[in-house]
Amino acid sequence: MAVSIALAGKPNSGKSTFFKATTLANVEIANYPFTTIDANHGVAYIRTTCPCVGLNLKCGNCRDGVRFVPIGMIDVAGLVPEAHKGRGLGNAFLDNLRQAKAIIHVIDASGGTDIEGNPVSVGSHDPLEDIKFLEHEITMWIFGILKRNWDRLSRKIQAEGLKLEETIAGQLEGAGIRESHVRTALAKLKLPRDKPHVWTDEQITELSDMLRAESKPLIIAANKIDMAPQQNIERLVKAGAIPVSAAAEVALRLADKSGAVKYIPGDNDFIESPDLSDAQREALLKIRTLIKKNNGTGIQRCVDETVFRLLDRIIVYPVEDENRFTDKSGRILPDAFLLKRGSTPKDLAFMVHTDIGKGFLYAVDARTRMRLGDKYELKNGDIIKIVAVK
Ligand SMILES: Nc1nc2c(ncn2[C@@H]2O[C@H](COP(=O)(O)OP(=O)(O)OP(=O)(O)O)[C@@H](O)[C@H]2O)c(=O)[nH]1
Repeated sequence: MAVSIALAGKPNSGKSTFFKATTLANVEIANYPFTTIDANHGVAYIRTTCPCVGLNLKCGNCRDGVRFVPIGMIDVAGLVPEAHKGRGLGNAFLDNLRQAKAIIHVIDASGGTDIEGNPVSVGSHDPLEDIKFLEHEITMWIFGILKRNWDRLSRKIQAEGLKLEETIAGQLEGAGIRESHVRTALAKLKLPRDKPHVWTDEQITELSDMLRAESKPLIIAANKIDMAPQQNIERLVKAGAIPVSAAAEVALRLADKSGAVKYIPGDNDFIESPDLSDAQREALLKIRTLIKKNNGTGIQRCVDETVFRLLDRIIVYPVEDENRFTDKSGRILPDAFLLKRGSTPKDLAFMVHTDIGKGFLYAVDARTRMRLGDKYELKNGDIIKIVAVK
């Protein structure tokens, strides 16, 4: 999978429900801490307008012109404060972070669970307290790895002239931190580069925090808005959170699957089937009111914002026949690839296949039939024909 996102948060915040909403996989959902014992891996989808719409084609790979492009979703074990010290299921959680490019932090906006995830009466816990603790846990985890060999490493850097960035990145490789992250973080901090052995714990914590922010960008999903006090939602939105009802999204996706409604994930409305019971209609009315007010359940928005905004990815469609926008067997716009903004046609060629990357000659913009220069920066929605030696 090109990109994987981790769902994190304290127990009972609704991660498993969120996971089910994005993947419709069957995970256990229950109202007590640690329902999720092991990490769940699934496939979720980002939403975009299918390029077949603008071309007046029917590609067969989208739903009414809405295209869904797969990404990996990791539902990680419940996390409690001080998990980095090995309490609770902390280490299992932290291991999973390695695989993720970004994090969706699911918090219980209703305030109906305490800081450790135990159910309490709605509104009695302040969900804003939950925001900081996850960042702190990840920072302290990075700090722990860095500190483990710091004395030896910092002396080596000074005595043997090891490169600072390279050495720190090497130590944190297992956390998914690369040299480019270290370079950016160090540039922002005023640490005495030539004397890493005198850096204080406070300074190393600051560096760890910067590395966390660089390598694991995070958005906050304020879940359970269907039962949250309005003032909680407002305060959380002010703090940058996206209001979400994972339960509403699960209900809509299941109803769509069963044919009770037609619902396209990310929409702020749905079409009811004519033969529903009164009870079903009533339940759906509640959901409709909620998603009208909030412009959707928020689930799709979280996934899309993580990939497009946080990770700055674009979607590009490779084709073999630039006149008909098809692959060899005539399928229209069969594939969608996620790439980092700034990628070139050659990067795309390597993603399609190593051999195509190695044999890359040039690329053609299928819309304009123009040959693209080697340095061309791919744009979101580009349809590209790659010409390579056989
Ligand atoms: N009202 C409401 N309840 C929700 C929503 N999402 C989850 N819940 C409920 O919150 C409880 C916990 O949900 P889970 O998805 O199991 O939470 P979790 O974070 O995965 O919990 P652990 O597995 O213990 O880490 C369950 O009773 C869910 O039904 C929501 O959007 N609205």
